Amino acid sequence: MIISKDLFLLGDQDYLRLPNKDSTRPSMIRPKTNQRYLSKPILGRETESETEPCRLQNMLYSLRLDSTAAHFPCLIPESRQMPVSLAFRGLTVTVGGRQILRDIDGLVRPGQVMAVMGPSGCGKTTLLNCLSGRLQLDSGEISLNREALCKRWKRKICYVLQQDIFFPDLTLRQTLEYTARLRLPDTMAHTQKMQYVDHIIDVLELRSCQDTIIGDYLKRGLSGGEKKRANIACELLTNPSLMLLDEPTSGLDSHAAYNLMTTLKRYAMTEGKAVVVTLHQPSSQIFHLCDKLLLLCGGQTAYQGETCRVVDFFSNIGLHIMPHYNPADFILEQVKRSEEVQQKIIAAAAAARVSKEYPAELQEFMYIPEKLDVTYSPHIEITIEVTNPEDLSSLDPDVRRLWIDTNSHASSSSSETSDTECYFAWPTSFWTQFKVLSQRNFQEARPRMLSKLNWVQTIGLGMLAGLLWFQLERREEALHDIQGWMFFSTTYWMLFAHFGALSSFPPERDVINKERRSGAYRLSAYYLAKMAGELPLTVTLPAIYHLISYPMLGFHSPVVFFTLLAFLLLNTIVAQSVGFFIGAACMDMQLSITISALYTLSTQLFGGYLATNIPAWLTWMRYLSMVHYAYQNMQIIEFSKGLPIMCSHQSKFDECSESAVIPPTAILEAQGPHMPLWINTCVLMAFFLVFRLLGYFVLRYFRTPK
Ligand SMILES: Nc1ncnc2c1ncn2[C@@H]1O[C@H](COP(=O)(O)OP(=O)(O)OP(=O)(O)O)[C@@H](O)[C@H]1O
Repeated sequence: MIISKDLFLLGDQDYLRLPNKDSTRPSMIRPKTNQRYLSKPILGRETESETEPCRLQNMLYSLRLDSTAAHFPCLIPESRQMPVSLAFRGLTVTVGGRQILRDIDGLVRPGQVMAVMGPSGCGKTTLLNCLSGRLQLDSGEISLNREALCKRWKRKICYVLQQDIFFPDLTLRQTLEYTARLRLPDTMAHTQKMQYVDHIIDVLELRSCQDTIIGDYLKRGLSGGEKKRANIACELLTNPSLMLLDEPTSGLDSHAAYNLMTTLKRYAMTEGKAVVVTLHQPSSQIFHLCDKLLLLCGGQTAYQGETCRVVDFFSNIGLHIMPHYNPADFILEQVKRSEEVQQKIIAAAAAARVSKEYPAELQEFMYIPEKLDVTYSPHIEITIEVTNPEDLSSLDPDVRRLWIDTNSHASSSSSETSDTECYFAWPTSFWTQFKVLSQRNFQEARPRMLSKLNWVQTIGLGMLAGLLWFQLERREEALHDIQGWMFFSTTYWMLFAHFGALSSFPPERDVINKERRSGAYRLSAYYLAKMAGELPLTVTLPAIYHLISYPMLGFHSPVVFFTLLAFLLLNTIVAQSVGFFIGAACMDMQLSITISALYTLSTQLFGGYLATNIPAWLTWMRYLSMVHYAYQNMQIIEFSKGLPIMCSHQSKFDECSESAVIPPTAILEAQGPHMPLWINTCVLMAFFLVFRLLGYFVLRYFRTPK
């Protein structure tokens, strides 16, 4: 019955929809070397334990995939990764005091797709979190090619999350290009990387929307399905060894979902990769595309094995499927039935673990030849001696496969693991990372920092300030107004830069964490690139404001104009550093806003303009105020290099009894203790360095992505 059902499904012409782009594909990525995978598709697939229906079904699916015209892109040979086999055994996980997963096993061989299914809340995402190394296990083992999951492996795993995390203002093409430039090796030429991006765009059918911005809830951009495919495209670009996808088909229509799964299946086959996907309610077409199935029920295994055998498994325990019924729907309905039925299924799954057909890799005690180096496989016990590989023919099929798998791994990866068990190398040099990240930062931040509204605000306030303090006379009566403009300018740009940095970092943090987790670049490269990339954007608006407002006050000399501008900009950059530090340190936005408001407002209070008679026990506070230093420096420049300030008839300055002009020092002294220009400048620079370093250390040591 199942075979005829599959044959019926195979007749669906939807399977043949992928386009033929081979003739236009650059030779570098033409997948002719992969034809052997297609004709003999899946490594380790032809297992002795495959039943006849499974074998027939797999063969037909392979033929069908082979007959489709498009092929999955293969990377240039030097960046091809070795086939990966994922095995996990006895995974038990407790989160928040509650056991979420209990004793979960699974095995995915190269070229296979495993579906993880089960009712909502059964632990599918938790399982993927474990497999990606993000969640601590209570007990159990995860191995890739029989090597424990270590940092090097973690960075070869791509994890496509349910949420699509991107910079919303970049277009899809820009996003993919930056990913390729960051994560494909320096040995690949730029044109090759771009050709590869082109090809991925074609394979995932994203060409029509490649110049659309990703978008977010404020700006319309890619549709949900396009975003999902963009997410997968970014991960595919990196040529991962193992792909974990959390509900990649949710939100897609049935045709798009099927196309996506076909692409993943082809990817697994042609590249010899292992793919694990969680699926909610797959169509029968999608269900049968998956080689392996792990069915969860309340965090326990309800079935683990070949997809094509799940219906037999259920009928063996008296749960029979109706003719022409979607097996995916059927098994989900069974695991949602009464507690009694659930226990029956779980018990049957547990019994299957001790059967002969259960994969050798997942059994507690396995027999493997002594000649193998299994130091990285702690749970393997050696009890059989094999000196001649031909003797293997007499062994159990699973043992023989284990010998072949392990031996091929030992030979293919020995060079990689000989030096250190967990060696990890960055895909690109520090300089490449810095250059690409600076460009990306600039491109991503420009629409946000130089938005139309920000231009309107800057020009509007520049004009308003200029009109309010228009052509001020250089007399003592106007002194307070001149100081007012300086104080307003420094505090306004301090607040603008501080809160700009504070609000922009939390969304950016998600993207950075995602990329850091996958080992795309060094934190130091990102950090320096962020400063360099955003610098021109940070200084543009204060410079425009100064250009508008200061001449309206009464322009004196280019030297004064540019020196005042320099201190205004320095103050702005310092404020941005403080904002970035608080944004990086606080995960709670409300908390970071409260701390920022407290700091920036007290900085204003102690800046030297609003309060000049500060109580003695509070004077130390002014030394923490960045505005205090910038405001003082602006006064020193304005009053010493600009035109002198004439005394009034009834001057409050004693110096005016001997002179017609007020000395600059007298103006500063009237506001309390003051320091020379160079000390103020050094303190501002120290502020900048300290907060930038603090921001780096927070990200490096306290906010590391889990
Ligand atoms: N940090 C946590 N603290 C407490 N409980 C958690 C935590 N994370 C997950 N859980 C619980 O673990 C269970 C499994 O969650 P998980 O997200 O893995 O389920 P799921 O099968 O992926 O669900 P869905 O299909 O709805 O996405 C849920 O009951 C969830 O409430």
